[in-house]
Amino acid sequence: MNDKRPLMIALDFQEQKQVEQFLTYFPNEKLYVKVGMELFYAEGLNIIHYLKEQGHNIFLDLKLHDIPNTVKQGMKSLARLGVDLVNVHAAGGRKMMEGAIEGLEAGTEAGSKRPLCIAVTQLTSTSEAVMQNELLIPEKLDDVVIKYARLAHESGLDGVVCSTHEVERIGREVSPSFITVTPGIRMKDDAANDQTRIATPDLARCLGSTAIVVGRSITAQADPYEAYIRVKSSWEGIQ
Ligand SMILES: O=C(O)c1cc(=O)[nH]c(=O)n1[C@@H]1O[C@H](COP(=O)(O)O)[C@@H](O)[C@H]1O
Repeated sequence: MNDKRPLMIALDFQEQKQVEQFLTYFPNEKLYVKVGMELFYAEGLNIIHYLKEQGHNIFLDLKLHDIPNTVKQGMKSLARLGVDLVNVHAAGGRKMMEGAIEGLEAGTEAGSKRPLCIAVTQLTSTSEAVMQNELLIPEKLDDVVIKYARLAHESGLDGVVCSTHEVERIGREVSPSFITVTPGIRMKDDAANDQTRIATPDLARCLGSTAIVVGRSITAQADPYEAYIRVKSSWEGIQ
């Protein structure tokens, strides 16, 4: 990651017009933005080209999860977009994750760097009770996250998406250089909404997250720039 510990803003909007309006609050900032399924399914490749033209770094969050060959070929197509970061679900298994890397390498132009690829371990909206009772995984949640992270590491991925609460163990038990991207970030008084494993930016820094992903605590605020500065200050330890 060129910015060592990025603050990634989740552009969870329905259309490009809303993105353009949001970005008017940041006239002089080169941001690290995340495009997820809401925006990508609505706007497609145009939104990626637009954000690249503006000079922003892009995490294209489509969470691929399919048979190994489909993910490999899908990643080959995504590599051509020139985004910085993509992801898969670790639950797809070793062969699928290896396929993701093969696809990214095959689709990246000679001489260019392939996009980084990270695996979602357990969604930050998932609680241990839901994982055990609905996904029928009868283990402790952080043990599952560690096992998935180890599998992602062995499969050649660059890191994982996890909650801040699992970051320290991943550094100790998987690899200190494995990237940990942590969503579920809230300022102290913000509503959790659908997230369950949450933390403040300050705690994410203290626990060692490589990057935080922040959506509604910035995008749904009356003054997004002011909210961004508050989140950034907390993340960078400038109180
Ligand atoms: O892969 C992700 O980005 C992701 C994984 C995860 O476990 N939890 C999670 O919230 N996310 C994404 O991070 C963003 C969080 O948004 P807010 O809850 O509004 O901050 C959303 O765009 C989610 O899709």
